[in-house]
Amino acid sequence: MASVEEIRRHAQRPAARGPATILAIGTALPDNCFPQAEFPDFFFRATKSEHLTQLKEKFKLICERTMIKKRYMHLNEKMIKENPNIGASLDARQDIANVEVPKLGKIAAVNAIGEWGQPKSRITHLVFCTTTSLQMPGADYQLAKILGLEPKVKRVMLYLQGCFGGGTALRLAKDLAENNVGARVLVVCSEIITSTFRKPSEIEVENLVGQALFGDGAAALIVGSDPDTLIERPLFQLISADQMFIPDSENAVEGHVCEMGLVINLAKNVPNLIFEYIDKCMVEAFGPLGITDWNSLFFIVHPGGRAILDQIEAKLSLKKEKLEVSRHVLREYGNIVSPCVFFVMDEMRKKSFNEEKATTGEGLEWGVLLGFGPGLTVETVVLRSQ
Ligand SMILES: CC(=O)CC(=O)SCCNC(=O)CCNC(=O)[C@H](O)C(C)(C)COP(=O)(O)OP(=O)(O)OC[C@H]1O[C@@H](n2cnc3c(N)ncnc32)[C@H](O)[C@@H]1OP(=O)(O)O
Repeated sequence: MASVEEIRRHAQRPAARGPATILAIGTALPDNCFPQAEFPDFFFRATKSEHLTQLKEKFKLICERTMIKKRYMHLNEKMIKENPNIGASLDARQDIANVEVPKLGKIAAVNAIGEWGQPKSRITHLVFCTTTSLQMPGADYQLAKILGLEPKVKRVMLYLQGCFGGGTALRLAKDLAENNVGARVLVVCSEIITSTFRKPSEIEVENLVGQALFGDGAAALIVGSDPDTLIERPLFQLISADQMFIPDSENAVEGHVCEMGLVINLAKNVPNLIFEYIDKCMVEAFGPLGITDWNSLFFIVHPGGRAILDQIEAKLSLKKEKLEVSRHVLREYGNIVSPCVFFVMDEMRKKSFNEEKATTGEGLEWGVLLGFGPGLTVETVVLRSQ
């Protein structure tokens, strides 16, 4: 009989040599696009709330202040007309999300695998993250099936992480890639925010902020260590990944799955809480590298809302251009929850390429990915651009 050590040696891969590296990025959006300027009319008309004129004026103001230009959503007016109860039925909205979340994730995954250029049979692990589809087997299984991944692909499903989920998925992919030689991890974050859609109400004004911010989208990455540079193109190395929660802030971003859907409460002080703690996260992440000049870094920041980006910029004394890519993603897509940071990453490497910068991170070597969400939780990933 083989010894335990021999079985372990056979069953468990040894650690890789180099740091985990992002080897490809793919994104996907639903076809249906809402210009933000037209969204208040759509929202109040579709929910038969036109009589709430003052509330609509407030919603218009919030929409304007977001600085969002447009958002993509699977839900459209025709679907609401055909199913007028949609904003009140969790069943109807979960039925949509459970199908559309893996479907949109698949498009992003196909785009990432296409860029990577390797057969999908080389994918050893799948990390799937969603806040908006809840089912068993989960969206990880659905995706593995529709994408045609190997049945033995090792899956991890991350549910209900909210907007920091992209950072969490990346942290997990880093550990998987670095501890299993030859591993290629497919990370997919996909959100169809239909379950948060519900009627405006004068006694629940904070709901309006979410209705003005959130959009649908999916992103996928291939992560692996020790890339073969003859056939793989490294984009960003993952040097370290940390998570922390801001003490006593669990009421700031809350989500509850209940009969009226996924109800997300956003407190007014979210931007201020992030303002108070962001430098602590940065000092902890970059202390070991001896980096203290934040303007020497590139920034891939979750654009949770315009005020959050304003507060980070102020607290870290960043030059205007540092958060421009995050602001661009907020303007073009809104807050698309877990994949949002990867839209920023994708935009950054494309912009760097188009502007003929020396690296994928605006010509700089070091950068940071920051994700925020319920907890308040902050994910801080130190990146080295290639
Ligand atoms: C889901 C996840 O897991 C992770 C996430 O990303 S969660 C999303 C995190 N994002 C946020 O929390 C939003 C951050 N906030 C913002 O970006 C901005 O405050 C905003 C765009 C919403 C508004 O911009 P602003 O410059 O603050 O405009 P301001 O004029 O002060 O506010 C407009 C109105 O909205 C109200 N408002 C703003 N935030 C509010 C909130 N969280 N709840 C209720 N009302 C709010 C204000 O009180 C104001 O109404 P009154 O004039 O009646 O007082």
